[in-house]
Amino acid sequence: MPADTPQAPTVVHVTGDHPYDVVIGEQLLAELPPLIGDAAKVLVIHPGALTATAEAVRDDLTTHGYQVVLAQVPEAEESKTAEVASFCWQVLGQSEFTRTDAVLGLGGGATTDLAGFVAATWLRGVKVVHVPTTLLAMVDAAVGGKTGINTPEGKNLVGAFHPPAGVLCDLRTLQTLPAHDRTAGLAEVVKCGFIADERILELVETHADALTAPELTDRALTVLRELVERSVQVKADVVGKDLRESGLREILNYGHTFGHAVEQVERYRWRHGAAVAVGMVYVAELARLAGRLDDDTVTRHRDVLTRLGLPTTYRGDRWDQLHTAMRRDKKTRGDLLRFVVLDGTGRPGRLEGPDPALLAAAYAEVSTDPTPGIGIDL
Ligand SMILES: NC(=O)c1ccc[n+]([C@@H]2O[C@H](COP(=O)([O-])OP(=O)(O)OC[C@H]3O[C@@H](n4cnc5c(N)ncnc54)[C@H](O)[C@@H]3O)[C@@H](O)[C@H]2O)c1
Ligand SMILES: O=C(O)C(=O)C[C@@H](O)[C@H](O)[C@H](O)COP(=O)(O)O
Ligand SMILES: [Zn+2]
Repeated sequence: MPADTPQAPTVVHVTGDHPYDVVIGEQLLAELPPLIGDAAKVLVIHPGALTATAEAVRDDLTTHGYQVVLAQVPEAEESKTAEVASFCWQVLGQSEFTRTDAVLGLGGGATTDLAGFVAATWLRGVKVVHVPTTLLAMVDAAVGGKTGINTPEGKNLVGAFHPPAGVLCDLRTLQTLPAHDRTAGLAEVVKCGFIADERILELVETHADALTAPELTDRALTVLRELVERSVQVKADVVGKDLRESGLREILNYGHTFGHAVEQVERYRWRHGAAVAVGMVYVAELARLAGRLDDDTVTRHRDVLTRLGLPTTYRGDRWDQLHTAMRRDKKTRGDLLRFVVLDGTGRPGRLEGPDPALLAAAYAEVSTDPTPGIGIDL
């Protein structure tokens, strides 16, 4: 086999009412037409950073007879707004997309969240295919059919469950991804390790330096491939059983109650993965203080995330804002704050309505200023 012949792709099947495959490999462009199927038109939603790739996709799909429209949207979280969704609806309307046409989300998780939401809402739902180009979008955002945009009041407050027809994870696209975005994606990988697959943690702990090095070596790519395969399998096992988050799916939200609050308080200047990293340490501390999690597992959270260069602390003077944001978390029921906690590695559970003093004490544990910040009433 010639040296540059890519290894055969791995396929992870997602079950449920709308089953689909997540294909993980290299040079996967040829896999797109069968996924798009008999749509006549395809709207490719992409950020500026992926313009060249979007044009290559357009040229390829055009040779297969599709009419392709490109919609360039802002980078990162700036794209997850009602205004940008409205811009996409305008393009779809002006290009006369019908129910047999399709949307393609090409980019990171922000882009696939937006594209999925646009597809879910256009004519009450058209086909969407995702081509994630960040590690985070490959292991998490593009899989599972959770779509959404932010509102001024909070993160992902508007959205829909709309599974894709397929997901193509072309690992070579990660070569242009800045190292800090690769690191942010590793936070969700670590999350999968703590909630379901300890082998993921062992791989990350062993290869932390290669995984976070400025240049993505072939060795790192090999490890990344296994991490993507394992993380996608964790997610597929969950969303295949509980698409609409009526119970089990909540475990994928590990670290997100505090993490989303940090993102909002920081006005989305923190990457999602970085916020989830400190969110996992927060909730590990919360579980420890509630007598649910042992010291060693909490220490393991700090150690693995620190080795990756992810944050494990947050400023100590934002409690009131964080608490307000956490109350708007989608797991909240009425006044009852609910957290996904661990009773051990691979043993996720729930902590409902913890004492406010416990919440504040866990905040003090992740606070850069060890003395409780403004607004904390211990
Ligand atoms: N729906 C879900 O289940 C789910 C799961 C996890 C995260 N998310 C969401 O995903 C978002 C975060 O996604 P993200 O971490 O992928 O960041 P992102 O989408 O914000 O992308 C980060 C930056 O990288 C650029 N980029 C993307 N691919 C690139 C490439 N190959 N080369 C160079 N630049 C590239 C993007 O254009 C952007 O500027 C958040 O909004 C989060 O809420 C959703
Ligand atoms: O797929 C899920 O379910 C998740 O919770 C995965 C998370 O990593 C992701 O960030 C998701 O977008 C968060 O959802 P939300 O419902 O808390 O907004
Ligand atoms: Zn997430």
